[in-house]
Amino acid sequence: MRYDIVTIFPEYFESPLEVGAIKKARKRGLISINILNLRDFAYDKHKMVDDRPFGGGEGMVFKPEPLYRAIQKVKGEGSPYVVYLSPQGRVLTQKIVKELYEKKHLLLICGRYEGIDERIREHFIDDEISIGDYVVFGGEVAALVIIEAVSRLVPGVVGKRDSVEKESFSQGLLKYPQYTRPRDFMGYQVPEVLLSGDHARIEAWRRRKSLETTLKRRPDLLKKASLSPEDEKILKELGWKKYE
Ligand SMILES: O=C(NCc1ccc(CNCc2ncc[nH]2)cc1)c1csc2nc[nH]c(=O)c12
Repeated sequence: MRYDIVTIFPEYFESPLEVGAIKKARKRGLISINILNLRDFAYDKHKMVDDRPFGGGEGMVFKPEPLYRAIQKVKGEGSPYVVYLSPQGRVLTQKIVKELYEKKHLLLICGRYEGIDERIREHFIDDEISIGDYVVFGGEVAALVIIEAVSRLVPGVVGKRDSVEKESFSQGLLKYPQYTRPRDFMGYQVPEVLLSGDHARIEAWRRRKSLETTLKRRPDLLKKASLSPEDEKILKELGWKKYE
């Protein structure tokens, strides 16, 4: 997987891409990440990357030429899928993460201020993605979300392969609760089943807990989840109204 990131704050990416699984994956050549400083593509004396909006209004807009030059540079080195991170984009889901993974090479354009010149958005952007219905300062944090979520699908990046497939979000349910030592914490015990060594019972308990947690906190996920007849039986017992 290859990522190119266009930003006016390259320093933003220094530490998050230098820790943990992403750092290891980069070292092992499983993923490559290049940061392009938009200012390097502003050839005028003042290296202007943004300017005031035509028609008035507050805030600044990214000028088209520097963005165009940055995009062209990356296109000269490969065939990137150009993604503009913006509040107006389609909201990221695991399904979209998988689509992005299939592209193998992403060029992530991080906006700031009021966004980018429409002529770039219209003619040089392949996709526009938001990370949710709330407002942050710029596209950089969204680029990190995409890099982490997509990189988890690259074989070898996440330890045990099956753990990614089995991941509850991939099956559309929330994860079951987790416990670790000590067995007794301030008088709060670990559920006995988890100490039983009976893997079938543990598996069943975990599935029930996933269903319970999902029903309680994210019933919306149940409509899209792949549920077995046994799952539906448990959900009905828990008071799930399937067609409500
Ligand atoms: O660049 C991003 N945000 C910076 C930002 C914040 C506010 C505004 C101006 N407000 C829009 C408006 N102007 C007028 C009416 N409405 C534009 C851009 C961003 C990238 S992906 C993402 N995903 C979720 N949320 C986000 O903010 C983002």
